[in-house]
Amino acid sequence: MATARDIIAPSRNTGTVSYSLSVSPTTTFHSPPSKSFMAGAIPHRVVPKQLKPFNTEDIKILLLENVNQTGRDVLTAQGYQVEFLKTSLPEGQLIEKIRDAHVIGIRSKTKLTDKVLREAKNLLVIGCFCIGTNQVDLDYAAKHGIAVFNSPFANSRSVAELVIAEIIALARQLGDRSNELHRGIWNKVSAKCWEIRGKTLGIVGYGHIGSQLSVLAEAMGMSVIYYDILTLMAMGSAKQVPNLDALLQDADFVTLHVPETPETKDMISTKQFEKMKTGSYLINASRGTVVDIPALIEAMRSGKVAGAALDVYPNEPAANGNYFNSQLNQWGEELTSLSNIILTPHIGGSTEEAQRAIGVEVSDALVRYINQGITLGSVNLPEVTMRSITLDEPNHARVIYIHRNVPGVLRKVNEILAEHNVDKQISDSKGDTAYLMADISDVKTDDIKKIHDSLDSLPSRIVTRVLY
Ligand SMILES: NC(=O)c1ccc[n+]([C@@H]2O[C@H](COP(=O)([O-])OP(=O)(O)OC[C@H]3O[C@@H](n4cnc5c(N)ncnc54)[C@H](O)[C@@H]3O)[C@@H](O)[C@H]2O)c1
Ligand SMILES: O=C(O)CC[C@@H](O)C(=O)O
Repeated sequence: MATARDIIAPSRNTGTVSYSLSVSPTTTFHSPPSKSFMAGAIPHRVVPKQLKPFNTEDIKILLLENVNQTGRDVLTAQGYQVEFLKTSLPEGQLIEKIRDAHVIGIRSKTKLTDKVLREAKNLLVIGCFCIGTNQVDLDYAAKHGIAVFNSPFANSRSVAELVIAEIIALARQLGDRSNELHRGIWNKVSAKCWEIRGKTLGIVGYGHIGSQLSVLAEAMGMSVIYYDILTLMAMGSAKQVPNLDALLQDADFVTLHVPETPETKDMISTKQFEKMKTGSYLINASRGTVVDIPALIEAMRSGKVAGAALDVYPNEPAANGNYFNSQLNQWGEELTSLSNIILTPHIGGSTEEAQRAIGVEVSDALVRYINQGITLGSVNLPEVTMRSITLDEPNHARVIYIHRNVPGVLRKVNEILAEHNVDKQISDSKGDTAYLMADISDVKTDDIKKIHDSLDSLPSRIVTRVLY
């Protein structure tokens, strides 16, 4: 028989399922990453109660792409079932595996398209253990009540440092000299090798990475100009330029730090190479679609571009191995045959520091969402938080109602909640999707089920969860 500590949890396709809450394998509350978050959300010395939507061992998590051990530790400490794979999965296998999962954790390679997500009937939340979220159909996810979290800046410094290394390496043709010596060839040259002091760095996209890079580049004596669609405060003595052409004509080094969007596709192509200074350099550690690679090959062959560093490609392999060839990208062999081009396998954010920090940050966000419904930091749902239900508030329940953003829903929800004491309630919307959270006191098991079923039967419903 159900007890007052039972949980009513949603099943996306079958409606209500009841789970008995066993003693949690851990009583530890995972602290959110920053103190300021804790200070805002939890009053001093009040112990938050750990809400659970399921028996913790019922939560199935699929982690792909070698998510860092720190992240796995946070999730397994909660008692969730965690399946861990080192690689991404091809679409067919992904669809098979995602059917069971309540949570999926990925990095940049796993494509969560609408076709894949349509099969993910139990999926509550997606964790992107990286910055980019272009690999996920965010709109489909939001419309189906699937929250998406990422780590917006934990690897920014790592990318900025890699780019600094590449600027010097290109200016000094380090890759070529090193490759030659590996083949036994001594080739001591200074022609067309430069200091970077006094040169101009043009940063396209002055966000987390671009602005970090700006500071590092100035510290090494470079002048920095940047172009961004937003007007942004300059770091140090950097100067914003009004458009991309202005940047291209003045920069000795052009480095790209924009997201993958329809506007940034082939942002650097033949016309842009023509505008660049003869003998300048291009660096792309953003996304592979931003540079038209055949146009780059042409610009390098003609001598317009003296060197390039690419960390990202339109098609990237799902796993490590001998895959970077013309079958993957048709220009593969032409690219690898060029001089003074540094090709790296999407390692901009691949440092121990970044991956450890990302592991903790994203896993903490997943735990907060699963256990408490908090959407702070979500990239596709409205950000909603409320102070935690505490241990001295027994028989409280948290109602989460993700619904279509249409008129009249709050009236209906409040009619359902009206018989109860709503301690606190918050609602927000983003596009077509709205998120309501309400804490109710003095509820009994029957009440919880009734509330859940009533909300779940409203036509506006996307997902209903009641956490207790
Ligand atoms: N190589 C790697 O391993 C690696 C690691 C982290 C991030 N990235 C990539 O780098 C990108 C940038 O990361 P970030 O953290 O600095 O992102 P960010 O969101 O902080 O900054 C991106 C900036 O680009 C600007 N922008 C957007 N569209 C633009 C356009 N059409 N023209 C000019 N500016 C435009 C934005 O206004 C913003 O200021 C990410 O989207 C991700 O794809 C790659
Ligand atoms: O670790 C990855 O796979 C992605 C790294 C980077 O492109 C990001 O978006 O953070």
